[in-house]
Amino acid sequence: MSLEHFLQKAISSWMNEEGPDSDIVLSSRIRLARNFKDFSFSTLFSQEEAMQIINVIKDCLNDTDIPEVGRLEFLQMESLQPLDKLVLVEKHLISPNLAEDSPYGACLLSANEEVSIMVNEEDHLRIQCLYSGLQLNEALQRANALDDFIEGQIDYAFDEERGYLTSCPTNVGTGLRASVMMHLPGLVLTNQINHLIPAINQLGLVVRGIYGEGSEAIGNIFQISNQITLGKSETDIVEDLTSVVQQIIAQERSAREALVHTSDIQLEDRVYRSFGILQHARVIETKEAARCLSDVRLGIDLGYIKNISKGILNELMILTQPGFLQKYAGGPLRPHERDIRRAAFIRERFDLEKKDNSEGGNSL
Ligand SMILES: Nc1ncnc2c1ncn2[C@@H]1O[C@H](COP(=O)(O)OP(=O)(O)OP(=O)(O)O)[C@@H](O)[C@H]1O
Repeated sequence: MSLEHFLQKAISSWMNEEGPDSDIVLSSRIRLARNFKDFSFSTLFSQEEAMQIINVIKDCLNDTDIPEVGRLEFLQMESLQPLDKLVLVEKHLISPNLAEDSPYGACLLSANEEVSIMVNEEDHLRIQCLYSGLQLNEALQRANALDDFIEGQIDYAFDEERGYLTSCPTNVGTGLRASVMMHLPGLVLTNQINHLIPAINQLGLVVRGIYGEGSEAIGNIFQISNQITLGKSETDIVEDLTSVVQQIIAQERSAREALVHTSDIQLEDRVYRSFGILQHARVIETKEAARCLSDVRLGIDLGYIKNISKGILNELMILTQPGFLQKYAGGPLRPHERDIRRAAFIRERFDLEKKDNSEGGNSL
């Protein structure tokens, strides 16, 4: 494995749409925040301590076959080009914070990209496990296995009463954030989302955009996660979130049914207009591309559009982000140049899909 392995393809195995309810829940994520005992937190540590942390975790995990995880590839942020880091952010493998503001940061990634450990971000370790669809329990199991493996060799900062100690008090206790990425066009188009978000917040959950804290919910994709990490067990946090997510799935399904029932032709028209834009536009911005991809995804889910795989939408969602576009172009592009490249890229990708389908005897 090398850095190129992670930069070459846009989609990771957890984006394969094979998990339960993956028409609405795109992915499930568990992340655990952990810190080493006897070291200052990342906000205060010296360069020397930061390097020691990197060496300790490298010795523990690099070139090791970890149960339920396999081998991890070690990447140090300072040796990566800015564009490479941006691509890893766009693939959700590292956070924008690690890429931009963590001078002594590093990460360890599994070949299938379902496991990523960020080192020296807000906490010494951020262990992340990703799964397709609604599989928070499975993600928790894997994260726990990895956590136990590390804890068998390294002493964590832990307090009998308070649990795991973290750099930000909001993570103290379990250090767990469980989250799902949901595609909710039905709730957006029926304006129900504006009532739903405050209700979700009241349940102690947070709604964020596609790239986490501070990011926008483009393409009708919302990230929902737990706010509270203290006073509840890991299993309870995951069960509570799963049950709220199941209710949101049911509401999204009935919103879609209501839309089909009340405005079938308008909805079909919207879907096909967006499909047309994606196949023919010459200039397209990220937000418009994301909106059209969302409409086409809905069109596939509702059966308006056939013979097109949703995999291509996930792929395009990532491929059309600024980092990937520039990586493929071989260097920096101005915003307008990116919009032209993005449009060309999407057209080419749909042409390829059409060609594949016609060779297979289908037509779009
Ligand atoms: N369910 C998910 N599927 C895919 N990626 C996710 C999911 N949840 C979060 N992410 C990604 O993880 C990264 C970090 O997200 P976010 O900032 O919300 O959480 P965090 O860093 O774990 O929490 P904190 O706010 O406590 O630092 C973002 O890049 C986001 O895209």
